[in-house]
Amino acid sequence: MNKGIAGSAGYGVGKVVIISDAKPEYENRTITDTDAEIKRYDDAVAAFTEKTHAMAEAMKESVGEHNAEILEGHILLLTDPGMDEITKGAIMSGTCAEAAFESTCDMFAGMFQMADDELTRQRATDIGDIKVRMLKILTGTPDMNISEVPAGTILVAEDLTPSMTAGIVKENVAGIITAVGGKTSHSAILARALEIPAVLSVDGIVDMVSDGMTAVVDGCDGICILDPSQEEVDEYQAKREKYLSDKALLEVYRGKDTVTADGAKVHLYGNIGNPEDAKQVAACDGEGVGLFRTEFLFMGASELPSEEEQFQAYKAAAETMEGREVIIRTLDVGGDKDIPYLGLEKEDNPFLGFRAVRYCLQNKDSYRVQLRALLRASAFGDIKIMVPLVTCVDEIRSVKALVKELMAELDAENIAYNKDIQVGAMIETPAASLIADLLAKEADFFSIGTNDLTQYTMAVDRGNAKVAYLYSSYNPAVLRSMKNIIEAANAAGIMVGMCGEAAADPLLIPLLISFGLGEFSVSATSVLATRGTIAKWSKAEADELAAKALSLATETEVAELLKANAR
Ligand SMILES: C=C(OP(=O)(O)O)C(=O)O
Repeated sequence: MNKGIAGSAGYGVGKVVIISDAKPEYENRTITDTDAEIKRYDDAVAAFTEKTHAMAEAMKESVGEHNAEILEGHILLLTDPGMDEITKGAIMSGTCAEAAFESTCDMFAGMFQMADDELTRQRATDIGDIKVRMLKILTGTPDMNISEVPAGTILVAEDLTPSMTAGIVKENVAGIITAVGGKTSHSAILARALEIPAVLSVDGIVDMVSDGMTAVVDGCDGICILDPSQEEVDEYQAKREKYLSDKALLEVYRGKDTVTADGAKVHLYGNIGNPEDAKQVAACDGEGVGLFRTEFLFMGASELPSEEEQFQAYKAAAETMEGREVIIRTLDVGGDKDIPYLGLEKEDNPFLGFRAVRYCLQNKDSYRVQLRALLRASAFGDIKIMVPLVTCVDEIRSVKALVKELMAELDAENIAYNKDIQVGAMIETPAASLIADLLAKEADFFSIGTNDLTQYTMAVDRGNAKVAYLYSSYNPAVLRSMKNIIEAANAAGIMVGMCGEAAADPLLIPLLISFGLGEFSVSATSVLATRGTIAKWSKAEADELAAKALSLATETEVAELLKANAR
């Protein structure tokens, strides 16, 4: 069994076909007729552009317009004035088009590779793809055709480039395994769009397999099994069938409103960690973003992201959601989330220490940068600002005052933003829960962070296995806390959502309906399943179950009751 990154969910069993898109050989000649060589290069760029447009057009149907844009992006990269100028400069000094272009690509790829964020590093893979395709055009080498692989193929490659993916006939490909690539790599995005199970970053995979070998791809757990036993094949075939039939059943909920069995509408959003994830939320039919964990932007960098970098990221998420709500949480640093360049001191009790809004309000210069970026991005969609780890009214007042100050600043600079932008509180501490009625007068909305609410309510470190038996949102204390928060928000007439894991728990959903939760924010892949569970409960049925659950004294009793009533 080999472990990699779960790039695209699902299970596949099939026969390996190794894909290697090698760079064509060419002779590095010295050029005397440089004008003719430049024309040859320009003709190759034109041919590349035409071919790529055609591939993107063909891909639109299989992977959707958004994802097909990845290939269109290759044209932009190739025709970038910098790239063009450097290549032509080398040709003018007598280097042949192939060598000139290859060295330009290597230089750009090297630069992108050094970036701290995965999105920019991804460009190095894109440049590699462009390089091989352009060299093939320049040398007259035919394109590799993976559209002809037989049904039941497991594609194995060092990396699956966007142009290779364009040729995939999805009915024939049972799975994909690559040696490189992460969750947000283009190969992962395209595999998900094609709904082909994929495991990425399996070190040395190409050398471990041979054509025709049987392989299992488990894209849910990020595992692949080479030369599996008959038992393993049967096990994974069964998993595959169950996965596909469950998925097919959920498809009836796609494009539908999220409503309870008696027709009450709630919002169903997705959680994201970067702007790219928003595309997955949209593709999975999420109705908005209920939690953008911005700390990932900070964690993936080597210094504080600038206002412009943050603005671009927030704007991209807002634009992807096309006017639907995008709730962006300000930096939730500390606790288990370390950002080395911030130089936070080691604390004995980091979860109870200098973190989240506490840190931000004492580091106003960097908080101002984030809030300004959020305000500017609010001109491009329905962005809402969410403040993490609120424990007292002062904190939400201070953030609102800061936002007001920044609005005046932007007014003076004539920069557009949403003047009615909402500032909400993440409710994840017992203190916030106990004063939910007071906070509801100050915050424009609530979102319950049950991951932390459970940890703080039960005084149990969410990462400590020894006390994990206490870490459950079925505990009567946590249930009462959730009910209190939701009721306080509803009494004050503000929206109340939930963005912790509990929002997607099918056993808990009836209780949340009964308490009056207005918005569920879950991982993109849980959207349809959550909509399906919500549709199975009427308010009256949910109330009956909630009354029973709230009368119970222990977590075990609650868990048993909820399991016995699962739908
Ligand atoms: C969603 C939450 O935040 P985190 O990013 O800490 O999981 C939560 O605490 O429920």
